[in-house]
Amino acid sequence: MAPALADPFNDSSALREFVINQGNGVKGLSELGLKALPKQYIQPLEERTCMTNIVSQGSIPIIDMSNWEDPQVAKSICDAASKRGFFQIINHDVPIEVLENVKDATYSFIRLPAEVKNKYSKEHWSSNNVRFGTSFTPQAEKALEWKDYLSLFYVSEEEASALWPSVCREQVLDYMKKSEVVIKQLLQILMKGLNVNEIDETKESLLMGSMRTNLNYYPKCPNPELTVGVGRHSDVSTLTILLQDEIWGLFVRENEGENWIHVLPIKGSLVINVGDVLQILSNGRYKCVEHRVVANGSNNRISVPIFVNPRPIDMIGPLSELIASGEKPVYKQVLYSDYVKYFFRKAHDGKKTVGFAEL
Ligand SMILES: COc1cc(/C=C/C(=O)SCCNC(=O)CCNC(=O)[C@H](O)C(C)(C)COP(=O)(O)OP(=O)(O)OC[C@H]2O[C@@H](n3cnc4c(N)ncnc43)[C@H](O)[C@@H]2OP(=O)(O)O)ccc1O
Ligand SMILES: O=C(O)CCC(=O)C(=O)O
Ligand SMILES: [Fe+2]
Repeated sequence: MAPALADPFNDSSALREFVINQGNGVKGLSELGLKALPKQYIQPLEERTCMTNIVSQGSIPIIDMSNWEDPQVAKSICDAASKRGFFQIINHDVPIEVLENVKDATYSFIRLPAEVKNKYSKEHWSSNNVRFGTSFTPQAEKALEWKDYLSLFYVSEEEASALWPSVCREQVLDYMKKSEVVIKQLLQILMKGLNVNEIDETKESLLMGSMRTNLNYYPKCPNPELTVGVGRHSDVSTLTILLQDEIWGLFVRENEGENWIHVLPIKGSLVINVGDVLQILSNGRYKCVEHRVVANGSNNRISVPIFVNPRPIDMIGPLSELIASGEKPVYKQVLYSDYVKYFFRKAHDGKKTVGFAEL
């Protein structure tokens, strides 16, 4: 009898060597045409998406930004941020070509040979400002996640020219730059909703002093029901602006319950979500909400979030205006970079990161 073929990745170190050390990522695994998901990606039952917990008719609010100064639009945005934590915007000022270009550029980067992408990995690149990686934090995770990504922290045009991969640099810079207008509109509305009517330079820097753009790639997966694209988490940003392609995959927790709402892909729209920082600054008024991405057995998927953040050196805590008006603080002041390091050093565990700042 012929010996059974050994599972090429039965040995965990062989899988890590191929996926992480050689930079093949889950794209490389997907292209091997494996019949079954390697065991290292099998998530515990409670982390897999149970389709019975999907709200079939549910959706997050869709807000038309063409009259963004209209008080009704402002009300919809503040309501969505305080009740749902997620909404989509249409008729915003970011041109459709800019969005299409950044999606194409994501594929241009992802299709580079593994050894070229691997130059940008944590092990091979001198700075954390550019990072090619896979899963979320593989050194801390019991089960890996089915995602590869490139993460680009913006410092300056000069640094981007010197350090960012040339196949996607201009498109990502353009996407970030063109999104700034809508980011400022949203922050102005959200601050007004807290009776903070003036955004001076210091406040602007606290709300949006740094930005990080990720290019996420979720290739077709064998046994998608056993794993996740991204596990349950909330973002450690002020706001996240997310561009998704036409492939479904993003789910948002409904009202802190057991049910999940699917975020319908709408061409030209942007998904907006409140991050942990805005929940903390607003003393809990605006809600960051758990979300996750399922793996897909039929299609590859990409998404391009811009994380709008304070600067690493900023202290974050409830805004002084809220405390001066008599609110009892729910959060203490913490250094933003300590907060982010805490997030990156543990596996995705839902909304628990905000606990780091709770009083
Ligand atoms: C990847 O999958 C994800 C990502 C996300 C992301 C959601 C967000 O909200 S991103 C926005 C985060 N905010 C910022 O980046 C802005 C502020 N930046 C900083 O404070 C710092 O640049 C820093 C990120 C804290 C890094 O500072 P540094 O002094 O260089 O600290 P280190 O000790 O070197 O790094 C700490 C720890 O984090 C890991 N790490 C750093 N950058 C990244 C990155 N881009 N992606 C993944 N991990 C990163 C680093 O390796 C260190 O870990 P060790 O284990 O090596 O100690 C949401 C969902 C996802 O699935
Ligand atoms: O891919 C998506 O739709 C969402 C990804 C996400 O939540 C993240 O990168 O923080
Ligand atoms: Fe996220």
